[in-house]
Amino acid sequence: MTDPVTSSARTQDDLARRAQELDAADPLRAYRDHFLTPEGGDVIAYLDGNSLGRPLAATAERMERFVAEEWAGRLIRGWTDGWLDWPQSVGDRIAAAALGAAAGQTVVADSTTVMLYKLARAALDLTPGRHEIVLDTDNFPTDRYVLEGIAAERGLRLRWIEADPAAGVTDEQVAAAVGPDTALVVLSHVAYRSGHLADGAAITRTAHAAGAPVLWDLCHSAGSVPVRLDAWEADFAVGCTYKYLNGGPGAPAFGYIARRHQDATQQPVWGWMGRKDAFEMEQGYVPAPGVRSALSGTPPILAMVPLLSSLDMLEEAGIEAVRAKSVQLTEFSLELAHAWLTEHGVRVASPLAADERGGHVTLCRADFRELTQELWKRGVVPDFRAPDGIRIGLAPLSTSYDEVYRGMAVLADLVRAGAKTSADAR
Ligand SMILES: Cc1ncc(COP(=O)(O)O)c(C=O)c1O
Ligand SMILES: Nc1c(O)cccc1C(=O)C[C@H](N)C(=O)O
Repeated sequence: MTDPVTSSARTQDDLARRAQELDAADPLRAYRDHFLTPEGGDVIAYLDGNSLGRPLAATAERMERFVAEEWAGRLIRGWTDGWLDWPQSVGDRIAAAALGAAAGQTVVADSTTVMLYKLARAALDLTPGRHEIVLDTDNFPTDRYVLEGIAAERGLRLRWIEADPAAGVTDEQVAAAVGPDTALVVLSHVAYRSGHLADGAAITRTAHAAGAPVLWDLCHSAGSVPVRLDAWEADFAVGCTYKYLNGGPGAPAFGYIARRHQDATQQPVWGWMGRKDAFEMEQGYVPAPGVRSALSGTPPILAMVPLLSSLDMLEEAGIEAVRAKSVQLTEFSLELAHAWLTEHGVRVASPLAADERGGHVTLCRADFRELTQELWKRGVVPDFRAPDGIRIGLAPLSTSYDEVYRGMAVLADLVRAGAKTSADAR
């Protein structure tokens, strides 16, 4: 009979070795050194790059240079030197590096929430006389709330797809929900909870067959999973830049309006920066041509500075290489979960098939809320999503396989101790 202690120790050694082998073979490993990690910091495993990406050392330097040279040096002249174009130029770089979108369709501005509101309202211009917005019950709260608000404001109904929180929304579910009264479909490409990766091309086709546009929320895709907005013939998209795009806390959102919809739709927040010839300051709102009319007020220039460095890195690394590592990282975390956790009542709430999974993995057990506090105290930092899920967010450019191993080993220790405590209490 196999001695369980020796056998589990061997598994432990094998898995530690595998982590080291995977790191040694990782073509992106050099990028980890580009990130800023505080000297004497307490984090032994950062597993939340899908909530807030780490900062780059180049960002710290660039911010300092920007303040000293461009802000202090150029002062108001900075706007005409180039800042006024940043929403579009940075948008075009995100589009090319991460979204599969040609130039002239993406801007950076606002928060995701505000951009979602503006583009959802604009999208409704395409389907006058239709009354239903299709969305799913497990979309991120802000998406659900913004659409509730729009429905109330415009006298529309919400048609909810009942999503299984452990899986995502399928093309079949969308096909069953859309029809001649569908005004708009709003879905996340990667589900924030389970990490399920929706079939963007198929769902967009299905909505179009019913005559409805789709607005994709790309928060958990951008910079992790290649998106092909132009190839899908997507209509609208929004996403944030503080996760896999390493823009920093509160970094602005991006918004995409397909070129073919730009003249036919108008977002509702008519500020001067979205007007034609903003500095003419004339009477009456006339939208700027193209995607610029998605802007409202002064662009968040300072908050875009970090994106210049992270886009340099993503452009060099390439989104396909990022995705290849992302798949291996999630596979490895699942391998660890199956080796150490599932026998202790931990449930994997993410798809097992790599092509149905984005960049994070969610593991559930009833005591995971308390256990997350303990993990954070020990320097292992995933996040917790109610009611019982720990999300292991794996940012390919900053995360090593050994980091995943170390973090999940601490989780396994706590899970075993927790399982023992609850068994003792029975
Ligand atoms: C899918 C999704 N949509 C929207 C948001 C957030 O919107 P905001 O950047 O406005 O907070 C998040 C995360 O915060 C998200 O995961
Ligand atoms: N946007 C966040 C924030 O302002 C504070 C804390 C977390 C976040 C997040 O990004 C949450 C994240 N979008 C999620 O998927 O849960």
